[in-house]
Amino acid sequence: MNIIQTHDLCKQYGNALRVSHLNLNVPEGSIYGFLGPNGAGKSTTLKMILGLVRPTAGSIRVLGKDMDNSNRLSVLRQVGSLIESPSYYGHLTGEENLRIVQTLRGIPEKNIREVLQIVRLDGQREKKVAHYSLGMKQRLGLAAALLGYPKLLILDEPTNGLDPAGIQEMRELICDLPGRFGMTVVVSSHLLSEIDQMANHVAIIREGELVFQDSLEALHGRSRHHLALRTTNNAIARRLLAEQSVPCEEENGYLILPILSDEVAAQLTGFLAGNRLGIVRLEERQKSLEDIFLDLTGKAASL
Ligand SMILES: Nc1ncnc2c1ncn2[C@@H]1O[C@H](COP(=O)(O)OP(=O)(O)OP(=O)(O)O)[C@@H](O)[C@H]1O
Repeated sequence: MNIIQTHDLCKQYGNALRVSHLNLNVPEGSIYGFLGPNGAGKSTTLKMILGLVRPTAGSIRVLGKDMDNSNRLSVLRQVGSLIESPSYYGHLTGEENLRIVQTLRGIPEKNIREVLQIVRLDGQREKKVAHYSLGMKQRLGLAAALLGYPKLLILDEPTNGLDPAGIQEMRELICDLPGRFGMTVVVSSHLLSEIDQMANHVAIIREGELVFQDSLEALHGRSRHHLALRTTNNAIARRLLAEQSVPCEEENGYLILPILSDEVAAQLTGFLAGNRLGIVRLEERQKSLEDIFLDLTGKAASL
């Protein structure tokens, strides 16, 4: 089952379509990485799912229900979120801040201690939040999102601004959630490396459009090895290869072929040479995940 399903979801600001016909499918129990360069439309999309921004067009289903006026509040009761930097009362302790949320939302009191333990803030629960580090504040935000043990957790760039240790800690906490509590987690990032270490499903958006959505494994699959061939006349070589039923695409002056056995590669090069084509280069290559991200989004992976 898909915990989130959007259909042709759009958001227009002024004349610009910032989110364009998005069809997202978030499988139950997954950590779904929502990846895209800055300004691609990630926050806008997550806010639409959470009912904080009204879509221009399209529909959203969350936990099997349409997000319309009659269902929205009951669905959102089962959803936790951390969008932008969380706000706190600095003069209150971490525990007191959580108590406010717990009381307002009618959540059992015992959950406060439990979530403080989950986010490893148990030892600092009596410290004023004004004295928390950025990483601790972010973990307190996660604790607040976890208070009601939601079925779905939506985290918008939860590691933004954290130091490497803070990023690592947040990542470990997120990775544990589906296994420990059966949660589905949607986590956005502009960093491919981060999603690569956390998610098992990935969606990539570019200028509001979905350019990839599948398992992380499938994304890695795109980085498999291939052969790059350059000849004295690629156009003729391509035609000759097609006649031999060898698929290839042209990219930056090279013909890109699937990996071939040594025997087949020798036969093919002999065949091309027999047709008066010079083999200038024949190389084995592998695309990195960064290359794939760049191909898909036109932006470097760490923007
Ligand atoms: N309230 C708004 N009014 C007008 N334009 C907006 C508004 N909110 C967002 N935008 C524009 O929509 C586009 C997408 O913004 P969004 O914040 O969703 O991107 P993002 O992928 O989350 O990027 P970032 O990581 O920088 O937050 C941007 O061009 C942004 O300027």
